[in-house]
Amino acid sequence: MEKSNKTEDVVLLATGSFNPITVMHLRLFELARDYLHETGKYRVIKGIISPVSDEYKKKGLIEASHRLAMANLAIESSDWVQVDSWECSQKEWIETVLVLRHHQQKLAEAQSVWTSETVSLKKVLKRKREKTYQEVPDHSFKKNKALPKVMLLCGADMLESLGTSNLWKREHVAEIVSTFGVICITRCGSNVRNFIYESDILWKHKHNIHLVEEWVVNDISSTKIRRALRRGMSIRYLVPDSVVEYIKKHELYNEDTEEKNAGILLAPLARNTKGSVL
Ligand SMILES: Nc1ncnc2c1ncn2[C@@H]1O[C@H](COP(=O)(O)OP(=O)(O)OP(=O)(O)O)[C@@H](O)[C@H]1O
Ligand SMILES: NC(=O)c1ccc[n+]([C@@H]2O[C@H](COP(=O)(O)O)[C@@H](O)[C@H]2O)c1
Ligand SMILES: [Zn+2]
Repeated sequence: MEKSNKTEDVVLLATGSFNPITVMHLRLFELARDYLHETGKYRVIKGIISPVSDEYKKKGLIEASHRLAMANLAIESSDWVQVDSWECSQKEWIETVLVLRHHQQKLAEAQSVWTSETVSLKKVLKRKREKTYQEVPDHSFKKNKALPKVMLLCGADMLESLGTSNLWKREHVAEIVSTFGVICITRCGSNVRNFIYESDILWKHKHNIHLVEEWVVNDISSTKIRRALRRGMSIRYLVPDSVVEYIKKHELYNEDTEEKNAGILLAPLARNTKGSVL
């Protein structure tokens, strides 16, 4: 692969239920980072897990406080992935594009604080230099440092959900693929390439949709973890040990919790009225 000297800093944002978080969710970040580094064009500086709020109303979705706690235990072994509670602490379910915008905005604010602190520091050093006639190299401060770009990290099923009628607004899909970009973990045999081909909006921005093949295929999902728990079967090595302990301690998943939100319309379906984005 051809490599260029200029790299763009990237923050990976994964949204979802994380009900509960599994080792596969953590793998998504590792796979995406390896892929982006391999291109030579990107440097991944951070990963963010953003659990959805209870107001999403997905069947079987347990309280965000527990989902957050488990995600926080799971990332203890990672030095670059963090958990963010902003999305799930909102009063209403919010669209993914708003979560992306929020994190992009936070990065912009952090950068402007950094820049103004740097400017003040430069002024202080300049004054000192004038007093002591010391030379301070100016290149120790980076001017106009480019803002890191937030990218949506997801699995093939989430990318394919973009085409589900009433689930996503057309303009949101357009903004996600044009402004932010998507990195999608596929499975061999998954039909994501064909899905992109069939969608005009995804096809138009295909250069901003990165598809990463997971060669070490596994079918771990939160649904299967919850099913195993309901049946009293072991989930060890499918989720981190600390998460197994947390689930046991709080007796989290059973037949009753699986019926939570049963019969209630999923928040995006309730909010959107018409139109497929394809
Ligand atoms: N085995 C997997 N391979 C690729 N992507 C995955 C896998 N498991 C989860 N993901 C991705 O992780 C993100 C969060 O998904 P989510 O919280 O729904 O997990 P899940 O395991 O799919 O749960 P559920 O079974 O409850 O739908 C989504 O983008 C989803 O596509
Ligand atoms: N219109 C939208 O922005 C939209 C629609 C459906 C799902 N989502 C998000 O996608 C994720 C899907 O999670 P699940 O796969 O667990 O249902 C959630 O974070 C949810 O908020 C966003
Ligand atoms: Zn899912």
